[in-house]
Amino acid sequence: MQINVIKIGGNVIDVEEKLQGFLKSFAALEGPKVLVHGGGKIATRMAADLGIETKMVEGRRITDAPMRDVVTMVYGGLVNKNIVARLQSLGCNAVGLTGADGGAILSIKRPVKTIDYGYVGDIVEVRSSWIQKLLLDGVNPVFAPLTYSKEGEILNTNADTQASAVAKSLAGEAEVNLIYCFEKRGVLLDAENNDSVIPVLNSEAYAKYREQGVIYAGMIPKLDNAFEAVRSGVRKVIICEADDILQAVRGQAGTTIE
Ligand SMILES: Nc1ncnc2c1ncn2[C@@H]1O[C@H](COP(=O)(O)OP(=O)(O)O)[C@@H](O)[C@H]1O
Ligand SMILES: CC(=O)N[C@@H](CCC(=O)OP(=O)(O)O)C(=O)O
Repeated sequence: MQINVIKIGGNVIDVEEKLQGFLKSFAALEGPKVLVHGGGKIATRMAADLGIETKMVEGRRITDAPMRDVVTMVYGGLVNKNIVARLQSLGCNAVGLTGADGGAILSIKRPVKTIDYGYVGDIVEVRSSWIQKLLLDGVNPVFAPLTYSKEGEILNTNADTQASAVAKSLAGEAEVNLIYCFEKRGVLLDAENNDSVIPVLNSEAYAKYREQGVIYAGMIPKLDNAFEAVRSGVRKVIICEADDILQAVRGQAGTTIE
């Protein structure tokens, strides 16, 4: 079995036409597929509307109890159900889940070292056998970036990390492609120039570009997750623009991670 695990980021979800373009191309992708979505931008806005300030440390949200309630509502409710309804109307049989549903993704609350991240989960185990069963039934799981702990907490988990964990867990049994979709055409030599896509990126070049400041901010944790997936047996890892999935799986768009 070949499985595509796709991650879509908050900058695309936030823009109506971009989201629709992405969902059309996701729906058109043949074969079993899993979607993991983010939505950080929307959570930040909703929190601000409620008078709750957002604090990020190294790209991770400090999730105290009020923020946990916001992300649960925004990721598990608003964003997830909106995506599922649209996929259904595009003829794609999607089921919206958090990592707590079906015990799909177990995590532990991140231990407090110098920083207390609050209700943030580090993934311990993915119940890939259940995800595979859904896929065999023709159902496409759509995961919100939320996981659960043995203690019964709902925990906020970075969507890039969750997509990588899901892809790695399925890689034991199937040929898995992991595709990170965002608003740019791939990893770029100049982040402001969409015509500067780096077609193939290996870890040596990554280290060099990072040092030179060519790759920075949110692209660093994304690429760390991407290389980790490659090392763990995921067959192909690609970073591409949201509506380029079909070309990207054929190697005709985006950046392939080696
Ligand atoms: N070399 C690069 N090529 C493309 N984007 C880059 C690069 N370096 C940094 N970035 C930044 O990384 C961002 C993507 O990371 P992030 O915002 O976390 O994505 P998402 O929310 O979609 O997961 C881009 O919007 C861009 O600003
Ligand atoms: C722990 C943590 O930081 N979780 C992320 C989950 C959402 C996410 O990853 O969304 P994007 O992909 O749109 O950035 C957050 O709350 O921002």
